[in-house]
This record gives sequence, C-alpha cells and structure tokens, in this order.
Amino acid sequence: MSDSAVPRLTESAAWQALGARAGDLRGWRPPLKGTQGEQRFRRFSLQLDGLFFDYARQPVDETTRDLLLELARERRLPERIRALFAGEPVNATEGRPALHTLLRAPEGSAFPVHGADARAAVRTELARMTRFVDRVHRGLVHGWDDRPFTDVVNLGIGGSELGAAMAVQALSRFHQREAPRMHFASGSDGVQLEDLIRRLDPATTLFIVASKSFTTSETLLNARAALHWLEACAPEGAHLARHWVGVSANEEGMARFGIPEEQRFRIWDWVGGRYSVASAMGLPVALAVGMRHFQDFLAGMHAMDRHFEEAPLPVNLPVIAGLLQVWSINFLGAHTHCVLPYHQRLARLPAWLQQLEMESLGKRVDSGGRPVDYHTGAVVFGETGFHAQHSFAQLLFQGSCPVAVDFLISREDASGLAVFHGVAQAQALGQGRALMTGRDRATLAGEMIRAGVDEEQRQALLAHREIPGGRPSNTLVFPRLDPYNLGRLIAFYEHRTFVQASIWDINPFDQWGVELGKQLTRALLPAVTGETDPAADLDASSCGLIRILRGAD
Ligand SMILES: O=P(O)(O)OC[C@H]1O[C@](O)(CO)[C@@H](O)[C@@H]1O
Repeated sequence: MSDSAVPRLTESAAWQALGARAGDLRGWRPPLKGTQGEQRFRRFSLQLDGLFFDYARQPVDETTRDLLLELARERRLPERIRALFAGEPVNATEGRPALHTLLRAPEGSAFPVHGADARAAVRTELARMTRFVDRVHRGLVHGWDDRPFTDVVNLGIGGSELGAAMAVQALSRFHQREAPRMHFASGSDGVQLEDLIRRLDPATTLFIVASKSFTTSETLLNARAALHWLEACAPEGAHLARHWVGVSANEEGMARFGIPEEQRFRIWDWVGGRYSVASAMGLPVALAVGMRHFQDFLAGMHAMDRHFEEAPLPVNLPVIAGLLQVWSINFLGAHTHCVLPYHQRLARLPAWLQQLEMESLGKRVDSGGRPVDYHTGAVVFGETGFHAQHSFAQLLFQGSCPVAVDFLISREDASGLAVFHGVAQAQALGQGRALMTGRDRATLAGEMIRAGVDEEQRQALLAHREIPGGRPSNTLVFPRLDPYNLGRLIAFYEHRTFVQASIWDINPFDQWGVELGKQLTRALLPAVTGETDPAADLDASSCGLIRILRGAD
C-alpha cells in the first residue's frame, strides 16, 4: 500500500508527541509493587485464551500507549491489516499479495476477495500432503529396495528450512512412532550433508528439495551431492526417483531435477519464504508429527490470524507488541532485540525469528522509495534463556547498549522430570525482575558490610557491582508447547513484524538486499577454485584473499 496521502512518519503529530515523551520515560522504572503495581500489571498485560503477554516492565504509561495507538491509526494500520487479509498486493515491489494467512484458513472461513483460486490450490496441496504423509507413515512410499523410509533429509535454506527445523524440534514430544527421523542440511560447505550421509542408509533415505525458486545455489548443491551419494550407493538400475520430493513454486525446476510428478508439492509466489511453514514447506513437520497435529498447528496460526484481524487495536496482541517494538527501537534507542525462550525445544526460535524480522524489516526506503530518517528493524539475537544466563546475559545487565528483551515461558514444565519442576520459569521471572530492579549501591554496601568487606575495598568495588536496573522486557507465557500454541506463537511474531513494517511504511515481504551477494558469489567462484584468473576489475582485497585461499601467497 503506497502511502502518499499520509504525512511522513517523523512529521506526524503522534510521532512528535512520542518523541517528547521519551525523554521522561527513558530509564523510568514503572511502579510494580503494592496496589499500584497490581493495577499496572492488569492494565499493561493482555490475554488471549491462555496466552499471556505482560508488558508492565516496559517504560510505557497510559499516555504513551494512547499515543502509540494514535500513531497506528495515523499510519492506517487497520486499513493495512484489512489489505493484508483481503489479498491486496501488499508486497508492492513484487506486485503480489502476501497470503500466508490463507494457508491456515480452515474450510468454510471467509476467503480473501482476491484469493478464490489460491484457496482451491491450497486445499489441493494440503490434501496431497495428507495422502503423502499417511503413505510414508504406513510404509507405502519406499526406496529402491522396497524398505520403508527411515530418514528424511530436508535440503533447503532460509525460509525453506528455518520454520520447519524450528517446528520439528519444538514438537519433538509429538513425533509419531511411525514417522521417519527428520534431518536438515543446507550449508554451502557440505559439512551437514557429509555428517549425515556417513550414518544414514541410502536405501531408506528420502530427500526433500525445498526451494521456492528452485534456483538457490546452496540447496541445489546439497541436492546434487545427495544424488551423487545415492547413485554411488544404489545397485545398477535402482529406481532413485522415489527418493525425491520437491517443494517449490518452480514446477519446471522440480521436473528437470527428476522429481516424480506425484512427489512435487507446490507453493506459490504469494507466500514469502519466511512466512511459508504452513505450506508444503512444512512437510518435515507434517511427516514428523502427523497430519492431525499439523492441522492443530495450522489452527493455532489461524486463531492468531483471526485475533489480529478482528481484535480492537488496544487489546490486539501483535498490534500492542509491534507498537512496543517501535517505541523501544525509535524512541528508547534499543536497536538490539534479544529473545530468550526458557524451553529447550524452542532452541531454534531465535534463528527463525532472526530471519523473519531482519529479512522483513531490514529496509532503508519507504513504500515510495524515499530513504527513511528513522530506524527500521532491530538486530535480533537470542538463545535458550538458561544458556544465555551463563553466556551473554552479562551485557543485558551491565552493558552500555540498550537491548529489548522478550522472555518466552511455558506454563507447563518442558520436561516430565520432577526435579526440574518450575526451575526454568523461576529463572525467567528472576531475570526479568533483575533487569528491571537492578541492585543499587546502598543495598550492595549493606551486603558488603555484613560480609566484612572493608571501606577501601567497598569503595573500589561498588561501581563494578552496581546493576543499574530500569531495563525493560516483555514476557509471553504460553500454556504448553504443543502444535496449536506453537502455531499461535509463529503467527504472533509474523503479525508483530507486519505491524512494525506498517508504522515504518516499508515492505516486509521483499528481500532485494540478499541478491547482490548471490550474484557476486557466482562471479567469484571460478577464480576461487582456480578455473580462471580473477577478473581484471576485481578489487585488491578480493584479489589478495583469492591468492591466499589458492595458496599462491
Ligand atoms: O526457497 P528459496 O527460493 O530456495 O530461497 C531460500 C531463501 O533465500 C532467500 O531468498 C534469501 O537468500 C530467502 O528469502 C529465502 O527464504
């Protein structure tokens, strides 16, 4: 949606009022104790069917929240949400809609104005997936020696890997007994594939080539290498085509690679790679957990879609969360965002979120092509919370750059081992509390006196031991890590991303920036491998490094 009718963001009234407000609220510690604290907790948190979002630890008051909501209306967020669901070409630079919400819309729900054909295609592919998963589980799809497949290797990268890899791991408790083991290989150095083929049985290994474009070099390299492995291992005349499944919008590419028609699954140009896990790109998930759970996964996403489309802005989870992102990035100067799931099965969530947010929001011009004069997107990083506590959390507490933190906590214990009961949850709460309250000098001095530390040493240490506090965080509590709730989490983050893009008036569905590096790789490869000399116009640094890599220096 081009926004020529809307004033430039930084000139808007709400933006300027927020700017004026930020000075007072930066570093502010909201009242979190007593009646005031309780009221705050109620007013600055949202609930949606067991999903609980607490933002009371953000330096935001009611006036600020109202201004953020006003900003959302000024930037026509409701109209943009409608346009997204209506299938309008919201991906303007590629002239397409972004219909990922259609992938998880159940039979009978209203479909977007522009989505009737798309809807039928989605249904067809889902039905084909269902048949395929069922046949694999029943051992009816098999390799060259007629034994059922024991292992599946997904060959795809970025959006054609991260969502599925994250979900397969997140849902490991739901893996079916009859499901083959799931693996992922994507690197351009071949290490992941090499490590896999060392231990897999080629006769019972199925490969999924997952690539929307079917031109991505890492994926095609891995596919070629896997094919060589199968050819080298299989007996003369073995039927190798059975070992291949394709997921792509490039039918011809899949056919050219030799993937049999019945094992080619389609996605469409209107699904962005990083938004595609609900399509056949989620086949590894469906194979692992079975179609019934995969349907629950879709239902969870759909529930969040409905909420995002229908809930009024002030009680809309992705809207409030997205506006808080804007507040922290543009007004509080937190350009780094840390996500800490306190659940080992969500270990890949930070990597998935990194692509979702950084590929979507890493844009420097607005919808009209004008350079933006405000920050867009944050640097996203993260790790399972308990591991982060023993590695990088120090910087969150005492470092000099502000970081916005998201805690993710499951109400149900992640494991069934009684010894661990409540520990991860307590740790997450402790970290959030410590970030906000910190530890002041008077408290520290008292502690040191009681511990017998002398005056001189106390003075020398106080500044080092002080923890300033006032560092904000959000906490998202979900009932348990199951397909439905994982679906809700995924859609929550997708829509939170869309909200930020809408405020900043940037396109979250394209990724032109990654193309240049790909082109240059193609141009440099012959020189790196020694087939040709470096091009005459190549820069001195590249030439020097090529010489070193070739062992010529
Ligand atoms: O599915 P494809 O076409 O192989 O692309 C893989 C990934 O590569 C990217 O284009 C970035 O290089 C992502 O946007 C995408 O998810």
